[in-house]
Amino acid sequence: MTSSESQAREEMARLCKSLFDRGFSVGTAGNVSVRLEDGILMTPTNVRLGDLDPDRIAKIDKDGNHIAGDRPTKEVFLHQAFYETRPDAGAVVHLHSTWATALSCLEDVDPDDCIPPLTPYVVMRVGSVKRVPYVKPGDPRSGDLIRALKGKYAAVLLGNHGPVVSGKTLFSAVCAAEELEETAKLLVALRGQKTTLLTNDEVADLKATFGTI
Ligand SMILES: O=C(O)[C@@H](O)C(=O)COP(=O)(O)O
Ligand SMILES: [Zn+2]
Repeated sequence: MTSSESQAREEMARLCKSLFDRGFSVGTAGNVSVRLEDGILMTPTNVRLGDLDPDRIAKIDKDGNHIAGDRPTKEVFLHQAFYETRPDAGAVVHLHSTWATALSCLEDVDPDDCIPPLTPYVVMRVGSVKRVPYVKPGDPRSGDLIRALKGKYAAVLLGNHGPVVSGKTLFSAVCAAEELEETAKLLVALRGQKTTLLTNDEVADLKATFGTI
C-alpha cells in the first residue's frame, strides 16, 4: 500500500469519527469515499462511521471490483456516479443528518433549488442543491439519477433519504456536508416566516470572488 493510500485511510477514519461524535451520523447510517489514483476507498457496509478501522476500509479498483478491505457500502453506484460526472471530486460524503433529511422529505421544497441562498457561506461551500426522487438504498438507479445531473451539482438530496456532498478533498466535502446540514436547519426553522434571501447579484458576486464549488 502506498503512503498516500494509508494517509487517506487514516484521514477517513479520523473525519468520519468526528462526524459521528458530533451527531452528524447515528447508528450505521451514512457512507464516505475518497478517490485514489488507482481506485476508490469506501466505508464498509453496516459499520458505524465512528468505528472505522483504517486497514479494513474497502477499496474498489477503477472497474468497480472489490480488491481490499471489508465489503464496501451498498451505495457504491451513488459514489461512483459522482466521480464519473465530477472529475474534480476527490471525496463523497453521504449522511442521514437530521435537518437535511427533513428537507429531503418535505413536500413543498423546490427540487431544483432545495437550499436557497440564505447566507454567503452556503453559496460558497455548497452551491445549488438538487433533490432527486427516492430510490431504495443501494439501488443502482441512484447512480443513474446522479449521472443525469451531468456533474452540475456538488450536493444533492436523495428524496426521503438524506444528503450527498462531493468535494475536491475529504476535508472540504465534510465541511460542505456540515454547512448543508446547518443551513437546512435554518431553513426549517424559518419556514412560514418572511425571509430575505441573497439576491442574484449578491450570489454572482460571491461566485466571482470565491469561485464555484
Ligand atoms: O440508507 C442506507 O441504507 C445507506 O445509504 C446508508 O446510509 C448506509 O448503508 P451502508 O453504507 O451500506 O452501511
Ligand atoms: Zn443512506
